[in-house]
Amino acid sequence: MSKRSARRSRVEAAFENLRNTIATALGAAENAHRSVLDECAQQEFALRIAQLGTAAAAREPGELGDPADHHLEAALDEALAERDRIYADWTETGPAQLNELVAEAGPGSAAEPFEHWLGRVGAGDAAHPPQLWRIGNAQVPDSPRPQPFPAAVPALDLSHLRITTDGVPETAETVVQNLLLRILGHFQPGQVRVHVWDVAQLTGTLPGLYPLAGAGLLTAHDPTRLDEMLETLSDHIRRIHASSLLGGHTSLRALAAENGHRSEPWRIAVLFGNGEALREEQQQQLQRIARNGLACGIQLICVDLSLTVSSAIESITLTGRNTARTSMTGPEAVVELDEPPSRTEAAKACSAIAEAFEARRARVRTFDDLVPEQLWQHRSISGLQAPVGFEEGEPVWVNLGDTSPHTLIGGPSGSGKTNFLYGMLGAMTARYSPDELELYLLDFKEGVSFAQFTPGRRDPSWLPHAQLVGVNVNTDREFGLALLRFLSEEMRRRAEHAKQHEVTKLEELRAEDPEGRWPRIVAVIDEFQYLFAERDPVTAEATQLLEDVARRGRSQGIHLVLASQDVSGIEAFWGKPAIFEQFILRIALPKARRVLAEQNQSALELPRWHAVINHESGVKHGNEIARIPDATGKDTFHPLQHSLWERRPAGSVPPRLFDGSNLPRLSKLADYRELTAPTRTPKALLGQIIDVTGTAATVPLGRSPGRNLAVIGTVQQDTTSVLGAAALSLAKQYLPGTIRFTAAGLLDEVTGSVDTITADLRSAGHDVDVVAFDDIEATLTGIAESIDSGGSAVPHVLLLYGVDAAQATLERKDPVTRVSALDHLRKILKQGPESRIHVLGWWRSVQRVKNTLGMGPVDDIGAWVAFDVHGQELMPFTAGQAVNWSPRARRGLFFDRSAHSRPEVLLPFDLESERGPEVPAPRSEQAEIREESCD
Ligand SMILES: Nc1ncnc2c1ncn2[C@@H]1O[C@H](COP(=O)(O)OP(=O)(O)OP(=O)(O)O)[C@@H](O)[C@H]1O
Repeated sequence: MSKRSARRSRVEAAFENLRNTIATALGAAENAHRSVLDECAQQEFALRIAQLGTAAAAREPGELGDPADHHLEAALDEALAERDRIYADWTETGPAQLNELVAEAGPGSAAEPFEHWLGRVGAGDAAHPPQLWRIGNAQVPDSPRPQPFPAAVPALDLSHLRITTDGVPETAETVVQNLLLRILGHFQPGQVRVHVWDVAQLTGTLPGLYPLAGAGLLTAHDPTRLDEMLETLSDHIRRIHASSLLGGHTSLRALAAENGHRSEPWRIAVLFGNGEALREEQQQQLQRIARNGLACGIQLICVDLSLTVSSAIESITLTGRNTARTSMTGPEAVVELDEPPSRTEAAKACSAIAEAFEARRARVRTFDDLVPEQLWQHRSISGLQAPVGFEEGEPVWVNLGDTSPHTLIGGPSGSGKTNFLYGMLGAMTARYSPDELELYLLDFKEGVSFAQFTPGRRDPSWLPHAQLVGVNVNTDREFGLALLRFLSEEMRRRAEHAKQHEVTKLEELRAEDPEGRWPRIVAVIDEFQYLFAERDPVTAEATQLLEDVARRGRSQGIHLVLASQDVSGIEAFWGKPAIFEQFILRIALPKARRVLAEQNQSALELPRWHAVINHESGVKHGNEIARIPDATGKDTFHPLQHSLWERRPAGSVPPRLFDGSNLPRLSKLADYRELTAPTRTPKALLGQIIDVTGTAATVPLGRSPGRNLAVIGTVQQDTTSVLGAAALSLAKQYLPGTIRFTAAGLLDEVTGSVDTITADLRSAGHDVDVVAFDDIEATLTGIAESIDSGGSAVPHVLLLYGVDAAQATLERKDPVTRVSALDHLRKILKQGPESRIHVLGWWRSVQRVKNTLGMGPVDDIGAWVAFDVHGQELMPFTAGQAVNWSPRARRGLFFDRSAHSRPEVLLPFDLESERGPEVPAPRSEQAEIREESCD
């Protein structure tokens, strides 16, 4: 082949190659192009399927294109596979879970079929209401395997409801009626009130519910008077905010969950509109109610009425005669609404509710109705709430807490104050355990009112919450003072603890110190005006303390309950409006004066056994009228006390009883029981001072000047009691042989007392020299001389009964030495204590003590107890300090120069009964008598 032809064939081959390569590339491009077109067509269908919805596309593929188009087929297959994957979890577990959830959140009538409960009156717990209420069965028709599940909506204070009809208002009525029947049937009649307004109809809306109207449970509002209904609802909101929610709770629901009861009924307002807008101001008021109503238990159900609020709202959109979509289930789920019960059945059920409500309202409520079924279920963290009476069969509650810390109760004698207190205390002690509530109870009038809360001879039970019971304290105003002092001190202690936890209030302290025991304290003072009866230092201090406790008690959980037949006469009180203002809760019994605000005359018109309960400082709009059950009749309070007593915590001790009409027993006194021998610091117990713990009045008898005691007064029973108690208590602190007693009866009439004490001391193993009148000079001379020779080897106590009776004898001077026994006595008084010799003597008047002391200093008598002696007479013995004291029967005034800044009142011991037969319980005699008369 020529060179030329060879080149040509190479060129041709190259071209051939090029052609082949181009053809291959073009083929590949065409293939790629075709595949992109296919992909594109499928994606196009996928988009349209997504727009139409997978289920709709599967049902009607023709809507999207040629059903035979394989692109459409592929897109549909992919969409269905994707849907199956997405629904897999739901299909597997969703409906079952929802069934469970609705059964749990919607117990009883909230979700069960009507036939299970309709016609029965509900008793559901209003403090823990259902969260969901069933409306029908839903399913998602477009899901791979549609399964029914319950559709339910929240109601009451959880959410409002908006219903939009599809031009079939009857279905809306059915939905609303079913829902209301479920709610009304769940709770005690009266717990839910319904308001209905229908723009189009005067009557006829919700006909099945009409039987409720007669009982006042349903109010049908005139179509032209929407304003009235909105105003009524707004009033409720205002009132609830100003009362129940003042304590810091954000909603009635939260308050009820904490208190365990609901004091306000729910109010459901159903508004049937016609799709048109309301007037601007009506719309705004409706929005306001929607915003604030739920917290106050007011729910709106708006049908074809626009409502836009930020608070919780669910919606139901009706889509046909019996179907709907709801915001709860989402737009994919179709709800088949529950078939309503027949109109007759609905009306019958509502009649039953109305009748039960009327019966509840009319029934006579008793003390037992104040007591909850389960005892001690409440916590007092934010306050104390208890029913005290009934209005139309429904309980009326009192609230002691931050907003109304203290109570003032007024009513003339016999109007039922004590009975009211019993009812209130019963309702509280039944709800709160002794770890949540402590009681301090004081009655200034004569009688035994609170004594039954302490153990008695025939009945050993006591009220486990009671720490202190004071009865017959009318003459012992100091006991009221002692209580206030105690409360003030307790307040300080609580504030101190709170500070350590860097908080200020008891409520916060309890949160910070959950293990601590911080009960609320209720201090009741019946006939408290006695405490302020005189213009004296007691009133002055009581006023000051009361002001302190009234002002600061609120944050430390200390609540005062003051009752009086006449508050108007309490000058100290009215002069200090700051005190009075703290008593926000006012309770007025029939004909009470000045307890409520001046213009509020409601107490004057009250029938017997009723009370005005007012949590707003007595202003009229705060009035609640309650009938008060009998709490003091036979077998009312006592069975409750017994149950509470049986549940008392381990280690619970009976309350201390202070009974002004009985004297204390030395042997019962803790301070006496605790004395042991030997002791380094002997002290003589003289009587009992007036305080909340029942402390002994004691005089330490150490080796220092002035450690002698003068008992001054003419009443032998009292003075010998003091000397006797002193001797017995000293005897208990020494082993036999380590103390000496010398007892001299210088008056004929004391022989018996001297003999008794001598016998008691001797039977305890002690040495006692009994000195007769004629031997007193020699005895005193001997003792005085012993001082010069080093004093007594063991403590030596001289019990001198009626020193002044021997004045003339004692003054007689020895013809040789010119020294009298009186000089010796003075020497013993002056120098004896350092040598362990102490004089415990009785003089019949202040002057006679002075006669004994002569020109010597009164300091040699370091301690004294005076009976039937006026205060001003005692001034020389208090370093010139004025003593405000008028003698009272069976009360003395006690002063120990080394310990006191001013004298204090002393109750002598009842030593005589001490030697009588043993009586086990402290309850007062009168309580026993009353108990017996009740039997
Ligand atoms: N709600 C009531 N229902 C039935 N009886 C009552 C009621 N309240 C009080 N009583 C009875 O009336 C009488 C007087 O009641 P109470 O002692 O409580 O009145 P008071 O105002 O405390 O009177 P006083 O100041 O004279 O003690 C008692 O016999 C009591 O049982």
